[in-house]
Amino acid sequence: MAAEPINVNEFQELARQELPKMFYDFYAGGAEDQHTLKENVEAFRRIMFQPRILVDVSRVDLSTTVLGYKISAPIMIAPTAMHKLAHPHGEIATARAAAACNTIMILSFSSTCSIEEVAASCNAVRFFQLYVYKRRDISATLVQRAERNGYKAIVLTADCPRLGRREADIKNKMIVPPLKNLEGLLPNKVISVSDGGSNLEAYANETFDASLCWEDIGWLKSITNLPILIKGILTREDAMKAVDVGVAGIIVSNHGARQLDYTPATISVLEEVVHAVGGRVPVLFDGGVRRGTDVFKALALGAQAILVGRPVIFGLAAKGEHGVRQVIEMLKNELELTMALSGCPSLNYITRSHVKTEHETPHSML
Ligand SMILES: Cc1cc2nc3c(=O)[nH]c(=O)nc-3n(C[C@H](O)[C@H](O)[C@H](O)COP(=O)(O)O)c2cc1C
Ligand SMILES: CC(C)CC(=O)C(=O)O
Repeated sequence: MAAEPINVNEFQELARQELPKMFYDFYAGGAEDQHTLKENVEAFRRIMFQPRILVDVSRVDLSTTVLGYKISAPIMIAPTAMHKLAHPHGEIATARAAAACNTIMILSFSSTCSIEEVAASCNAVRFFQLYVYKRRDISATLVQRAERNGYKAIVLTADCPRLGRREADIKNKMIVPPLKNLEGLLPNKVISVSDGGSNLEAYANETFDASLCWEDIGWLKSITNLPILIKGILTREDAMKAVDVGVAGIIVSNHGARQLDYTPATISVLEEVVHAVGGRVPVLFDGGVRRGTDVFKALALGAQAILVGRPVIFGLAAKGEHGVRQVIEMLKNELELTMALSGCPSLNYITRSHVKTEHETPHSML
């Protein structure tokens, strides 16, 4: 029997042993040279701490709120597609783990359990992630189903006009399983379309609306009363546009390095985006978070909360719902220890001056 994992990174190897190569590669992989994939993780390692001492940390409070919803820690579950390829219980297991950890799960548009099944399975606060299809009526239907089923926000993923080139998926001729939310809405032939390479790429390029632009946020607002967050922001210019069009929050993300390779590591652009937003809306963050220290660093640079993508899937593949819980709990425990050792009894003690970025750190320390 494999040894019990003691940190989030160790779940990746367990997942690799558990999964068919095609699915492991799909989950783990990034675009093209996978430069950004490595950088998302590496860039965290170039940020150092400046801890404070002699602060009473006999109690450490990790709780926070996101869009007014109280959660146990600033660690949320990122939208990731097709959880049934990782575990037969799919997104239902993930949602139950989110509920048990008292955090928010963002359900992917491209899930293998439906909006309704996930809503019925647990009482976690849930947001719904949206891709806008060329067939706008299909996207509108899913938004309305999410709203009817108690999802609390729409997360519009805006970095996917076309799918990034994921070479492992092309080699493996990645197959798209049935996407539960689209049953009866999308002809089967679209999902099974094949150009001899990655079916995912063919599916996304066939269905996603590459003409989607800033003006369309008005359309999205017109079809829902839910708050809208935009996911995929990497620059101050886009952050300001997002605030101008009246979104409720933004998510700094490069889609886990699966879209445009050689975008910067998300942690290296977070602060620029936070400055541009100037506190007008919350800034969430994802990409490369594997340790509680990473969570702390993102908060110190201005994120309200972070989202975790791959580690959740690896936990799910290794041990189902329990594995997802372990992943979230490990990150929470590490964050709590980091806060104690940095002199921060609660999240509002964490300041910019608790970290030094690579530009502020002498080379000799790296
Ligand atoms: C296997 C996989 C599937 C994903 N599917 C989606 C998706 O359906 N919608 C979306 O907005 N982002 C999707 N993402 C991106 C994640 O939401 C998130 O931005 C990214 O995983 C964060 O990086 P991390 O994996 O290093 O934590 C996916 C990422 C992975 C790894
Ligand atoms: C169905 C996909 C386009 C899911 C996705 O966003 C991803 O694989 O990164």
